[in-house]
Amino acid sequence: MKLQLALDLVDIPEAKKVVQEVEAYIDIVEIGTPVVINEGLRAVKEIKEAFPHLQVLADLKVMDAAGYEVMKASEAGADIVTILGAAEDATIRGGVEEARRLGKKILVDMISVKNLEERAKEVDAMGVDYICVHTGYDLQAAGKNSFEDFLTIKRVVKNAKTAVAGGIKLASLPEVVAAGPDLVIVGGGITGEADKKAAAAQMQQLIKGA
Ligand SMILES: O=C(CO)[C@H](O)[C@H](O)COP(=O)(O)O
Repeated sequence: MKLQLALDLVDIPEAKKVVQEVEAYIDIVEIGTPVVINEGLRAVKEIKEAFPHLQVLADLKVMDAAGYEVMKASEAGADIVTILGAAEDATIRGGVEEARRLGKKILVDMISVKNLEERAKEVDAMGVDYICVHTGYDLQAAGKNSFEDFLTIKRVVKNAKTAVAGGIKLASLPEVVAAGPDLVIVGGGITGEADKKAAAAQMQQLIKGA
């Protein structure tokens, strides 16, 4: 089980500072969608250059032209690129093909997918590396989380690794870990803490002890 730190509300210097604090406890750094919007793929490039030992995920949430966008993120140094599960099959297949060519990985984000079980099976058959359930900020604000959705994909996904994201905090982590994801994605549960290092260390302990 791996821990991914999601960076959403930072600029590049702040991102570097946070990663420096917690790098010993995480496996993957996510350059979040808002960071890419604000800073471009330069954020991916600078973080990969500064922390080459960590995997970097570019959270582009690709919806079309995945071959091209996976190529551009890969050129910037991304190891993993996200594509939306709601995208066309041709888009997901194009992204997977490009990722294979470049030795990169695809994480499919199932945010807003209504027919989760059926779509997860379809996406799983397309050769993606990770399938991730994700409660976005707008539904987190309405009190939702990803736990039930995770149990659904855990049951039906046979090939890809499974991942879970959306509002995971130290208090909710034991329940998440017990459900057995391959990847746990945490943003505010680390970046929103006064002592980020302690939060990441405790999370790593729970994850690696599982
Ligand atoms: O992709 C995202 C938002 O669209 C976030 O990176 C993801 O939800 C993890 O952050 P948090 O733990 O703060 O919810």
